[in-house]
Amino acid sequence: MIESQSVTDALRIAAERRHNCGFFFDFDGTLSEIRDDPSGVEPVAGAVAAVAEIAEHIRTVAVVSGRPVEFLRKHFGGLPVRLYGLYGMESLDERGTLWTDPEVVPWISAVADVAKRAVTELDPDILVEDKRLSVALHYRTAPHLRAQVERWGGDRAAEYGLAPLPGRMVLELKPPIRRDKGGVIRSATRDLDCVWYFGDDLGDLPALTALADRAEADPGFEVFRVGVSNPETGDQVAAMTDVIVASPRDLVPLLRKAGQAFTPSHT
Ligand SMILES: O=P(O)(O)OC[C@H]1O[C@H](O[C@H]2O[C@H](CO)[C@@H](O)[C@H](O)[C@H]2O)[C@H](O)[C@@H](O)[C@@H]1O
Repeated sequence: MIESQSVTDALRIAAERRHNCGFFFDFDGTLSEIRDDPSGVEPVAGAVAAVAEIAEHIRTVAVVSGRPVEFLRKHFGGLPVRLYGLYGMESLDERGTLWTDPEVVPWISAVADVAKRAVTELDPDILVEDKRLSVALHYRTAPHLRAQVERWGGDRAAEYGLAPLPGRMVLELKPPIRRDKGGVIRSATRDLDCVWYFGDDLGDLPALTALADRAEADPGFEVFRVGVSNPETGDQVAAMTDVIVASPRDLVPLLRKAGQAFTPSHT
């Protein structure tokens, strides 16, 4: 458990402002350990319970992920937690209303085509994750194939008009619409005056940037950013966070502490 004055101070402020505070979580590499096979990934032990406890006491809790909402719902469905999937191309609010950005619909057939071609044209060691509104080309188990993924992905992006999005040992191809975690954070935090963000990956940078911009423009806005350490994203994420935890497992004690700090007997 990280013990630092900045965490203690930020928790105290969040507890004071809990009725106007939001906690936003990335999923892979933050609430779950990185695994070779994305389909078998589960949140780390204790993470969902800790998130649920926090959600009982503060205004907004959300998971903001590159995963589809359908995947996130398996773990967080039924909790008062908003789910933003596919970098904000779809979302599920606390009442269970599913929204898909209508701008992505015309791109579904292009994504399906690219996903099908990826399976036949790329080396079989590259794992193709078809997420319907985007496709992820994973080279985690075959890092030497990164150049092939980047070349093929770049060519298909140009051919179909899709946008390439690099991540941890993965290249995603998605519709070229203006949706990313930064846009999610800008709109979901508009009415909040206290926000915590937890992330580990390149896809989290727009969210961290949006929060830095808001903090600069609004001195009354309290932001606290927690990074999860990894050897793959260099120092870009670390440079934009206030504290770093060593792994998703090490995040759980901090989340439990937050849950305790928010319970009324504590505040
Ligand atoms: O925004 P996130 O919740 O972090 O999702 C980003 C991508 O995460 C997944 O890929 C990553 O995790 C996999 C499972 O541990 C790992 O095998 C892969 O190398 C990582 O890049 C997911 O599969 C993608 O669809 C998400 O976009």
